[in-house]
Amino acid sequence: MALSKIISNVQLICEAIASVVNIDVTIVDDQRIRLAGTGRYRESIGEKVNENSAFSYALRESMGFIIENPGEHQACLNCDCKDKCTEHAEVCCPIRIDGENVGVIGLIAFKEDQRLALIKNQGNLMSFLDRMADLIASKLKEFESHEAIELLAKELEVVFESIDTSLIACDKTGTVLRVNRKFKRAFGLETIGHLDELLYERELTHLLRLKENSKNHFQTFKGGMQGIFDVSLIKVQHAIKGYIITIKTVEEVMRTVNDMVLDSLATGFDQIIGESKSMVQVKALAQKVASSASTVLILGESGTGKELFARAIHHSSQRQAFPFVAINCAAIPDHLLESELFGYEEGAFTGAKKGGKPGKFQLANKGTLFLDEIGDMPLHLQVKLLRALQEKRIERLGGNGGVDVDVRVIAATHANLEEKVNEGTFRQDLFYRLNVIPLNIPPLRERSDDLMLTVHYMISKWCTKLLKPLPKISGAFKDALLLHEWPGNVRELENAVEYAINVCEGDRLELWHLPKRFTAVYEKAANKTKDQIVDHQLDQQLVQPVEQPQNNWLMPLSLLEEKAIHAALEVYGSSGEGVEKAAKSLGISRATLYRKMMKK
Ligand SMILES: Nc1ncnc2c1ncn2[C@@H]1O[C@H](COP(=O)(O)OP(=O)(O)OP(=O)(O)O)[C@@H](O)[C@H]1O
Repeated sequence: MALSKIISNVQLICEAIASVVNIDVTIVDDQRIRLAGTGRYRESIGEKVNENSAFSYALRESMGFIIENPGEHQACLNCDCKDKCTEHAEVCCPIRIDGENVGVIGLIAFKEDQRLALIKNQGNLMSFLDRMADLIASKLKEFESHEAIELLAKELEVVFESIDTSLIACDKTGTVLRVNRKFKRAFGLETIGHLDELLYERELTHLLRLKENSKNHFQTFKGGMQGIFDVSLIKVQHAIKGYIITIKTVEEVMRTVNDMVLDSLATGFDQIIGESKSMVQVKALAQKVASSASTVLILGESGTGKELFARAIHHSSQRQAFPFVAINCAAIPDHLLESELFGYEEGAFTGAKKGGKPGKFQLANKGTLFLDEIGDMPLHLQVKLLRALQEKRIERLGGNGGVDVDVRVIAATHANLEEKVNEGTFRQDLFYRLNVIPLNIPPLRERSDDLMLTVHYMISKWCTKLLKPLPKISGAFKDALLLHEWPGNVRELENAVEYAINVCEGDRLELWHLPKRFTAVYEKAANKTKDQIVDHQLDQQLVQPVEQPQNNWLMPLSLLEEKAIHAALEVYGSSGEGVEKAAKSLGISRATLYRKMMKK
């Protein structure tokens, strides 16, 4: 401990001692720096005293003593001034804190009468100096504990201010002692005087009666903000002295969830596979409208990637840092859909959760709300949805007064909404409100060019997920996929690939690695091909046309097509490779050739 920290106190005490004993007094610290002095020592304050002086001896031996005959005392033996010492007598008294020497008080007699007085009163003097040394030590201790408290207070303030959660510190009656910067920003308040400015009476009474720390209170605060708060009790010797309240607003909770969960689902347009003309066009349009605030209506069959598009739009928009919240209107019973969408207040209905619950609109605040299967939304909710879209304000069930929300809505459906409008099951005004930017996602069967591209993408995705090496693809495996109609679109394709990767043990995906429904169609097609070739050959041998047309090419187009197909299959055969070559020679895709063969 550094005595120099209380240098002004040390000088005052030094002068007080001198005035009592009427002898020059000096005080040095444990580094032998003179910190205080009276008389002739005043001028050398700040200087270092002789290394082998009596002060060093006192520090080393850790005891007080009196030198009656300078030069002869043990403490003088190594002193550099031993032979030219002008002192008549000296008293040294170490200053100790917790057994450690932090300095020495020295009294020096420069006259004989002072020396005699010292010797005469040495008993009293030594106990007086001991008390003075204790006084200096307690001053230093007090200073240091004050310094430690100040440091602790500063540390707490830094923690309090830098923590990314709203904090309120209050006493046991709820009087607010301080709030942190985050609270001021989140609640738009400079401070509050009492918790009753934030909490309704019931919650406040509950809080002030808590006997233990309590967590996760969902709350609607006065002023309409909603959040989750924890209460930590400040106890001193078992008595509650106050509370620390930590609050996360609903938006902050959602952002955290978003960062932790949804970011892993962040979708870019590059993750939407498809290079066919229709897909390129719809992707380009979606990209173009991503940054706009307008409502988007995504139309397409089940599994075509409507949600994927919605996510990609969200992640390409300025809202990407905020939540993307999806809700499937068809999957939630009608009576629950309203509270899911708009939330409810405590006590809004039997079974309502304590503290109420925020709705998806609120959870998506500043972000995007994806309303899947919008065509299945009941009419009475369509009215409420339209109002929310127009007024940017929602009303919670059982609530009085609305809550402002800033949400971009992307709706999707596989249904024909215009038909539903005509039937009267979908509101026309809502349809127009949603249909600002329509995006039509083409089904997979209309994108035969994209099929194998998507298959390869899914194979690599599932091999990575299942930690398997990338396999090759057999011709029959490929043909079976090409033959399929894909009513479930990309979702069905992904499931088929996932199945195949799971069951495949070798390095090649074979026909039998696909689910049964694929193999059955393939085998039917393959048998038909063989029969057709045989039939055609028989036709050639046995059947002579009754009437030969003048021109060999003049015949029904369907027959011409059939002949061309037969000819190609005859040349190349009906194996997987043969069909591939036949299709190429006919200028059509393999899938189209198979389909035509199946129709015959
Ligand atoms: N073009 C695509 N590229 C890559 N993956 C796709 C594509 N389209 C769909 N998928 C995948 O197919 C699955 C179904 O997609 P998604 O849920 O977006 O379809 P949906 O049209 O919203 O379906 P539903 O109508 O049943 O809600 C998802 O796993 C998605 O990643």
